[in-house]
Amino acid sequence: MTGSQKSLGKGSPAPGPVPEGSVRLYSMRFCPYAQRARLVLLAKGIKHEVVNINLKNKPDWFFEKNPLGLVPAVELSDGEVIYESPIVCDFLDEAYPGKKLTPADPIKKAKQKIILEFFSGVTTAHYKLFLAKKENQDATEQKAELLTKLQKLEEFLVKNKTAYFGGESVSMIDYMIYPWFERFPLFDVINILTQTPELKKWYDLMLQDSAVKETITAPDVLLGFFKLYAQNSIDAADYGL
Ligand SMILES: N[C@@H](CCC(=O)N[C@@H](CS)C(=O)NCC(=O)O)C(=O)O
Repeated sequence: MTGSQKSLGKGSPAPGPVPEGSVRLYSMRFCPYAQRARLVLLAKGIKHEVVNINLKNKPDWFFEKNPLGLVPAVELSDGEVIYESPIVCDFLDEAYPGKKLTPADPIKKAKQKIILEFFSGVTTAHYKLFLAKKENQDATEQKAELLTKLQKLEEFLVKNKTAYFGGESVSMIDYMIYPWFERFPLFDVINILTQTPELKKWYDLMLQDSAVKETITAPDVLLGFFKLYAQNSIDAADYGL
């Protein structure tokens, strides 16, 4: 996605009801959790609109949609709101027709959940690296921790002997973890993938996926966002926050 996008902040009026037959995603352009939901909406071909929320200056009404005040959240035409990215993505897969992204087989489904559970450690390690870089600290330790986690993640692929985490084609788990890989180049971490060749092959395959292609943000745009975020001086108009 390129170009500036409007985002609603404090004082912005709440959008009206969601049109029948459509879904509204409350999002933020650079949020990896929201990207999970965008990937699933696109992969399944669900008709939707995206409303970006200014997370530094949230409108009061947003807490009525999601009391946690987090994106992503999806609102339906009957006013129901679902939030927390794994729950949003499972809901969309179950409630809407189109390609099923989650395996029906309970064992395969459980295995995807195991990988997702493990992956929360990768997101934590990534966040620690983000904070170290934000504070301009030496991040060698944080990078090493992330590499260890990525090597463990790669073992799932090696053990399964499959190209994707859920088998020979893209499925829910791949979409759940992909957004963080898009963010690794910010911290030179993409080079780490040379040490995890199977993970690198998976990442290169993901870059060919049509939903991924539609949601991808260029590294220089992400870097611009990161720098402004680090300085706490984000330009809401440019960065859709
Ligand atoms: N557990 C949540 C995490 C979502 C999350 O942390 N979103 C961030 C943006 S990337 C957010 O909304 N931050 C606003 C805030 O912390 O106030 C999920 O999986 O959906």
